[in-house]
Amino acid sequence: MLKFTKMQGIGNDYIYFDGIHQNVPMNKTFIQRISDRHYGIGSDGMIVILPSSHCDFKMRMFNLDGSEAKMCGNGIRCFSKFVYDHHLTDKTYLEIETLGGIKKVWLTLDNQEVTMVKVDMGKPILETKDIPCLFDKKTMINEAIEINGNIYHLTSLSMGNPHTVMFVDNLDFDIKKIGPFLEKHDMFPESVNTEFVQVVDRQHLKMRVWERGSGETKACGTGACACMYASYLLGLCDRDVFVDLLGGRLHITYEDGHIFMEGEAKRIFEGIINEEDFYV
Ligand SMILES: N[C@H](CCC[C@H](N)C(=O)O)C(=O)O
Repeated sequence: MLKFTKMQGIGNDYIYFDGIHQNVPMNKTFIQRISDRHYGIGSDGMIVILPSSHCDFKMRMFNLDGSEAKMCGNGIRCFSKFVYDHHLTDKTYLEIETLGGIKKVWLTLDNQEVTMVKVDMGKPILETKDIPCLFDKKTMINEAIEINGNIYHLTSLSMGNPHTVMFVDNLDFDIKKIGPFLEKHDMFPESVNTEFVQVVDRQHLKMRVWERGSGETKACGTGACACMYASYLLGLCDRDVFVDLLGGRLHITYEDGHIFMEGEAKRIFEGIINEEDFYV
């Protein structure tokens, strides 16, 4: 039997397992089945809490298609709430090991309950070779790219995971017509998360996201950071903005070369599953 907690960060929902005290399967079959919204628990994917040799904890994150990502912004906020709520720590400052590097996290408590979490998301990575993005220039900043007969202006960067950002006048369109194409495009050898951002004013962005391995989600923390930095690079916003996503709002700031993200983290329900039920 496996205990789990379903949690969400502004609607970006994952299934969280304590992988310190139980042996959590991390294979595609299991992840796809438990993430399925009809045949499983239902989520955007799975996140596992693990011990770390040099940090407080280690986070591993998997999209609903079973692919593993190096970093997850909404996920690390809920991860941090999980470890506090489950008494795996009593610290309100944590360092979390991720495949995208060590992330510093600050918890805000209200009546001993974690409500908000701030994360140092690190430095945005612009070099195309490091995103990775196959492109004939060192960076891809507002470059005109032809896709399926249409020209899109893309700004690509990594926040530990790959993102490409497109500016739009309004967000009311079918992103399924563009997201999957970019997700599979040869230009992104490790695929890509695609964000569509509308600049409301210099302190306010609105966005939608087509996530690598999960499709459109209600929110993407690393994606919100990518949108903020792309907008800042193009002189379209200040260093301190609010980003509104389908599932809620994030506070994103750019200080000393690092991007900081602050937002809520919420538990939805706890449960126990019989692992065997998800292999049939
Ligand atoms: N939803 C996550 C991002 C998941 C990224 C994942 N789709 C990938 O990079 O493969 C977030 O809040 O940052």
